[in-house]
Amino acid sequence: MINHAREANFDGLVGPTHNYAGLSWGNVASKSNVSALSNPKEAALQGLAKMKQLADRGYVQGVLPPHERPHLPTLRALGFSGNDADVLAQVLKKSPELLAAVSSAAAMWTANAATVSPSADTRDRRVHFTPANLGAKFHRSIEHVVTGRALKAIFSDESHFSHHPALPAVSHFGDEGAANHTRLCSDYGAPGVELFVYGQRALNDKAKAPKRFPARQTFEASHAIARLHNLRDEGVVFAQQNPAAIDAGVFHNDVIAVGNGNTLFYHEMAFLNENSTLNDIRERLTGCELHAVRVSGSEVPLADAVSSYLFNSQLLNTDNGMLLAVPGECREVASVSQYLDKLVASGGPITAVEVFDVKQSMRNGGGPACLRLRVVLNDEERAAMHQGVILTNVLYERLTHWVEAHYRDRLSQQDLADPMLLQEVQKALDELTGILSLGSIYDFQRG
Ligand SMILES: NCCC[C@H](NC(=O)CCC(=O)O)C(=O)O
Repeated sequence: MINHAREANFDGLVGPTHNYAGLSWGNVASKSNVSALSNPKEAALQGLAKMKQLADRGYVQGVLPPHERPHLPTLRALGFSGNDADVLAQVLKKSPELLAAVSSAAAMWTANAATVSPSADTRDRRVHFTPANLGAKFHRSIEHVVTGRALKAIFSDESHFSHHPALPAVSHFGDEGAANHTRLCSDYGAPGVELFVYGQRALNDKAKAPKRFPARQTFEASHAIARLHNLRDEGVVFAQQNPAAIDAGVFHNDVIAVGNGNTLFYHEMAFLNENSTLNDIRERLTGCELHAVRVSGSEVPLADAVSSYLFNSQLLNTDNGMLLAVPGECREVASVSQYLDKLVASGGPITAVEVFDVKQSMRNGGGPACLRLRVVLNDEERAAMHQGVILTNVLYERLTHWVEAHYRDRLSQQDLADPMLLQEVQKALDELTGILSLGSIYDFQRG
């Protein structure tokens, strides 16, 4: 029997310390905007506007809270001591890079928050969640604790939801969450095929790997998640990302491919073994034929795909096809803009394109798809989850006022050491957990 299921998108609310610190080697945008002044208020409002537009179109839209930054408990664990102002002053003097790392608002990119398997795919018929350890980058490796708390607070009913701890935090099990995980299916409530894309094998040094930039997701991590989530062998496909793409700046698979329903929209450079990846999916997909929408390098050169973030788009069902929600930069790159017009006119599964302005996030390498975590839920599961994070008109208004009241409109690297900033963040986040009725998820609230 097919449950009536829908896809809910949980966007990360951009945090009050959103800044450009050049922390992500391999992520071209992050490195090229290092030390630029950021505007956290504008960033958060851009994110909220995207959520609101999609909620208004009838999509189930949720919100995941930002994390506490700068994260003083991390600095104390690394030997800094004294009161909060002392700690901030010392770290600014001794290691400004470390201060930047513990101040990043990177938890906003919730496509990296966790991997989620819908109940239709799992043997125990529960929705499974594993927060990503994000071990490839120090600034992101501290996210999974609060991510896990937030997910448990939202999906607390154990009869429907199963939570796993993040994988071991060593490079062999580097896991970047849903950015390297795509689900294909005939219907959201029917068993689907979960496609896990990894960058390299950690325990086999003869296997192909990128040469210039790091592969953040390992084969070993992807397999561990599939085991933990109790997925059927006939419901999973593992594919290696093309190392040449990683070396060209494609640090996650969601920078070069996106899937929804029976459709996989991807660049020809996405997979190391394109044909076997597609065949593996076709063999396992039931109830429909795979619709592979392949973009060639002659239509859109790889460098244009990376600079425009064409594939970091949300692919969403509509009444008569699919909508591709693209970042504004796609209309600024000629090859991509022309391709999009052709795509919509082609009579294929993607029937509409809509542009979203998420420039503040884009400058750190995060497009519309990076900003959301997809959670497929059936009616019962949707009713069982915490309702306070679902974006209604009222919640949108409250969050907009909250951002207006608490966020700065410019932030430099120096500002990160301002003890007032830490106080502003704590006050704002304390109020936020009240607005979202999430309980005490932050360290500063737990004493
Ligand atoms: N899915 C998009 C993730 C982008 C994220 N960028 C960053 O962390 C850049 C932060 C900075 O450089 O300030 C990353 O690379 O993981």
